[in-house]
Amino acid sequence: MEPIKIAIQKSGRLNEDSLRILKDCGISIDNGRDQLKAAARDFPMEVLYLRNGDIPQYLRDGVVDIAIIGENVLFEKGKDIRVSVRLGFSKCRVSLALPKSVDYSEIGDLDGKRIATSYPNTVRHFLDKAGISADLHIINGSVEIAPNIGLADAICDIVSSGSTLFKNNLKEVEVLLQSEAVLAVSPKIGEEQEGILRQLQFRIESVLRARQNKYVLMNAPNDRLEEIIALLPGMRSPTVLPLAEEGWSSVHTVINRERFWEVLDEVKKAGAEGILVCPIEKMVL
Ligand SMILES: Nc1ncnc2c1ncn2[C@@H]1O[C@H](COP(=O)(O)OP(=O)(O)OP(=O)(O)O)[C@@H](O)[C@H]1O
Ligand SMILES: O=P(O)(O)OC[C@H]1O[C@H](OP(=O)(O)OP(=O)(O)O)[C@H](O)[C@@H]1O
Ligand SMILES: [Mg+2]
Repeated sequence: MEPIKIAIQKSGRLNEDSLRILKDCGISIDNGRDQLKAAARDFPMEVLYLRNGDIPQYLRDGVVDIAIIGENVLFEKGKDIRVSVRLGFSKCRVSLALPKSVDYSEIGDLDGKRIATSYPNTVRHFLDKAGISADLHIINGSVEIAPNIGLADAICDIVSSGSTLFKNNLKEVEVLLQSEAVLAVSPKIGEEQEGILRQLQFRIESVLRARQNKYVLMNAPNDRLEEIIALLPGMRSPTVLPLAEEGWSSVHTVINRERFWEVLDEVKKAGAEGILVCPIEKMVL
């Protein structure tokens, strides 16, 4: 069987997390510092280490079957390309920003302005929808410096913490899109490779679900058991086992990271004690 070919960013912000998610799926690959291509151990997969910005074209041409890529790049250069799973890392947004000293109240304020960006299609799409025309200057890096050197009136680039904007005296005025890393699929993927993709997707979803949840064990007095169980979510329902000491039970359950601290506070107030929290490696529904 031909292995599935996956593109991973050669170096940069996506590289490490991309290799980590594959590793968590039980797929180990040598890191790509000195090589452009590697075979996975224990899974029918070949990895090509590529520039993020080149990946949409490789997917389109069928040079690779799948890729881990930022959604922002797909929106810019690969709108025809299907996403199979959102991966939950490298979260950022693509935004328009202006010098802090410039007043801004609505999108019309950008009419006729010079905008520096590495995302011309994304900006054009946004401005066209608003019926605005602007003069785009396409630059590949250090976009945030453009207004300070007189190259542009505004910029459009990736924002995450906002510290790059802050350092350059810029303010974010419009969010064009939210982005995270995704698993994207070539329109030319073959049938056998679709089968491998389904296996991979199943593993990725189990890993992502596990990352999203914690396994929690606690001791509960039997006379408050009902109240404690009512507070707890679980995959089906919590597990209750008797302790060696009379009148007490051990309660086990799975709690979503987002609700985790809130639930712990509530069960503690209801009399639970000796609470243990463990990471989950894989979670299959
Ligand atoms: N500050 C950030 N915080 C979170 N995610 C980010 C940030 N900057 C970029 N990203 C995401 O990571 C992806 C890769 O960014 P990175 O800067 O490593 O690559 P690049 O220089 O754009 O691409 P290439 O691999 O083509 O050189 C971006 O497309 C975006 O999805
Ligand atoms: O809001 P922040 O947390 O400051 O992140 C945003 C910055 O991060 C990215 O640059 P990166 O560091 O990847 O450098 P690059 O321009 O060389 O890609 C992006 O292009 C912004 O400049
Ligand atoms: Mg970057």
